[in-house]
Amino acid sequence: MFDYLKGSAKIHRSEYTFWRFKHFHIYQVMLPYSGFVLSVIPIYLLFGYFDYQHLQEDAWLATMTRLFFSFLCVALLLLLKRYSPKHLDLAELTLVLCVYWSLTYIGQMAMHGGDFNYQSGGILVMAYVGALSRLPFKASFIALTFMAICYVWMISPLRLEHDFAEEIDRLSIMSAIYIMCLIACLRRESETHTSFEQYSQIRSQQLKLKASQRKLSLQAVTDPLTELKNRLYLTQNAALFVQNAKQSKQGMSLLMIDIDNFKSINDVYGHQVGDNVIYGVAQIIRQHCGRYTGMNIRYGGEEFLSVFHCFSESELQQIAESILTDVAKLYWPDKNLRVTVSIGLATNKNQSLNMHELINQGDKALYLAKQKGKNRIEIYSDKP
Ligand SMILES: Nc1nc2c(ncn2[C@@H]2O[C@H](COP(=O)(O)OP(=O)(O)OP(=O)(O)O)[C@@H](O)[C@H]2O)c(=O)[nH]1
Repeated sequence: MFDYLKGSAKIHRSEYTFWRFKHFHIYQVMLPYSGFVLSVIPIYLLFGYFDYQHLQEDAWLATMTRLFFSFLCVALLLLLKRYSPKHLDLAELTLVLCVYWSLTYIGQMAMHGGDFNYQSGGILVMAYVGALSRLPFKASFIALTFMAICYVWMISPLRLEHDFAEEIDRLSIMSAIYIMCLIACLRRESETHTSFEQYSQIRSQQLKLKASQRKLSLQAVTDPLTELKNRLYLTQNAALFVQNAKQSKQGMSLLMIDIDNFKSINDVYGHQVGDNVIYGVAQIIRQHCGRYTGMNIRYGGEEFLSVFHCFSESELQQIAESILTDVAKLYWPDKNLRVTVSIGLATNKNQSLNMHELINQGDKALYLAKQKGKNRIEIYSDKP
């Protein structure tokens, strides 16, 4: 069963690579050069000058044929380039087939008029497919084989009748050109595959680099113990936070939370237990404030800060009380240890404070809570 799954994963991967290659071929190889394809058309039209020398009174029919196919191919190419670039190879293939068929038709007209020397430029179309076009190999093969069949079907019998030996010579040259063009197309296809592989490697390295950059910049602003944001995050985002508060006319408010008597927890139970306490308190802060703000900061060793946009003093007090209650429920039975926190609360009612001043006010309120006996909430007031 696992082999079957592995097999199906392989098929999916190869299908995926196929479509990625096709996408690369269209957007990186064909589309940037699609303008060059149009350059074939003026050359095709200019060759109409020779029609008048070789066809005399039938030349108007050749001109009409050239004009008709030019219009058709340019319209198709421009339309597909704009609305469906993934079909550009189809447009170029159609152009090559139409141009070659019309040239064969014109050459045939000349021969019916007794002129067997008029090449009408068909061989140039073969050279174009072999040397200049960026069609995938399959399309190039179809184009070149179509040209070979057209020649053998429409031109060769008339020339064989006229001059057998010369036409055999010509056929051998045509066959050599056909094979050389096919080899050139095959080489082009393999070069495209090589550039696709290089492109894919660079792309995947770019993606990996971006992902590790994202991870590193997240790590730089995250406290590893509590997974809350750190002071660097606060410094980097304070200005934007204040600006948003001003723009939305919501004001700002803040809770400053400090674990009580933390030094003695460290001294009595050791730093590992101290770390567990910090982690436990941080999770309660995240639980109560995380859904309202992304600004939950480990501000110092056992000091935390949560900054909000949209709370009134009484709403914020409710949140602070629930933090106080939940911290009091924390218990480490093996150490018979319970902890408490003190919370300072400040609100920027008049919307004129900056982050620095608001933190100062929170700090003062926290200091008051500590002075008044800890395990309590104090609200900043500018009255003495
Ligand atoms: N385990 C641990 N301790 C830390 C960490 N960061 C700071 N501390 C300790 O936290 C203690 C803070 O002590 P104080 O600032 O005196 O505060 P306190 O003992 O809580 O006193 P009050 O704030 O007045 O209740 C110091 O002993 C620091 O060494 C940490 O990441 N882990």
